[in-house]
Amino acid sequence: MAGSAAYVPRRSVLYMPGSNARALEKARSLPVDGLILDLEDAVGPGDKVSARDAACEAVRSGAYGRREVTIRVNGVGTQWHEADLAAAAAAGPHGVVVPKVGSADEVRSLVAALEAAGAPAHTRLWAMVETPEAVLGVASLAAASPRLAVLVLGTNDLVKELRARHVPGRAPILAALSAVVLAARAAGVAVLDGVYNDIRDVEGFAAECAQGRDLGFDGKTLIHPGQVEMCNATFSPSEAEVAEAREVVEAWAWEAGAGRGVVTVRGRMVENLHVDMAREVLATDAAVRALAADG
Ligand SMILES: CC(C)(COP(=O)(O)OP(=O)(O)OC[C@H]1O[C@@H](n2cnc3c(N)ncnc32)[C@H](O)[C@@H]1OP(=O)(O)O)[C@@H](O)C(=O)NCCC(=O)NCCSC(=O)C[C@H](O)C(=O)O
Ligand SMILES: [Mg+2]
Repeated sequence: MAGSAAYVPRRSVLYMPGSNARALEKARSLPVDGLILDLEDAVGPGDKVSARDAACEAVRSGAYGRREVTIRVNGVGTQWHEADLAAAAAAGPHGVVVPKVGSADEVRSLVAALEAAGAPAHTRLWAMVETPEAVLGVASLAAASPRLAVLVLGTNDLVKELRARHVPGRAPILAALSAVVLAARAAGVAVLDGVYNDIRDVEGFAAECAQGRDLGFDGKTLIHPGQVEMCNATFSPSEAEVAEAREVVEAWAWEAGAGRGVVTVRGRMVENLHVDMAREVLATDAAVRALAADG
């Protein structure tokens, strides 16, 4: 949901292999808020260079309307990283997503590399948090550069590195998820939840979307078009939330006129901060409706 700054919708951010021409084409009409054109794990070694060219061409096409378009490069230290980063910077997407970012120093050197490659100002760094080292240092990592815009959880890599398991409810990684949300909020950057791997398990996916929303994530990363609708709905204010927010704002206006600093609405205490939250729900709802009209 929105923060206090202008609302940038990132409810649903869909990965697709940069090597999959059909997916790149299809994404032009999907109601997602963002796209990650992947050059890393979803692309085999033999396709790395052609996927890089296709992803950069897709960014340059300008064919994705209101959606934020990003490129996920191969990680620091791989044979493809430097050429990926230079090509992505030149194409000028909204974000360059870097996997397995480990520390604040690494954030600063990635930003320096983007700047050296001439990336336009709108091209921000999106850092993936998916290693124990990154989670342990996430507060300083998140605050390392004003060019860092988004933290993205990589829950597959994190589970692997922890030697944990994927279980319903995600107990093994809950502490890490919360640490990353805390760091993002403290630094004023956005934060996206990881992917749900079973594209047929609608119930499990719905539960994980709701959990991510309740933990404070701005949205969730996705792997399949069939996950978009549920994700958008979960990370948008519901009708009941909007109705309640209206009631709070109206009651406050009425009671504050009578000079009160605290009131009750349906038996619940309402103070200034609750009114701020209610106004934010209404602003997000208006923004989401405008997006729906935009396609
Ligand atoms: C998971 C998939 C391989 C499934 O592919 P497929 O079996 O082909 O799906 P469907 O037949 O159901 O596809 C139906 C139509 O939808 C299009 N499609 C499918 N996926 C996408 C997509 N991601 N974006 C856009 N369009 C998509 C198909 O082309 C079909 O279209 P049509 O021909 O018109 O019917 C596949 O979904 C897939 O490749 N998903 C993305 C995988 C990916 O990018 N993985 C990397 C990121 S996940 C990760 O690693 C996160 C992190 O690092 C971590 O550690 O957790
Ligand atoms: Mg990963």
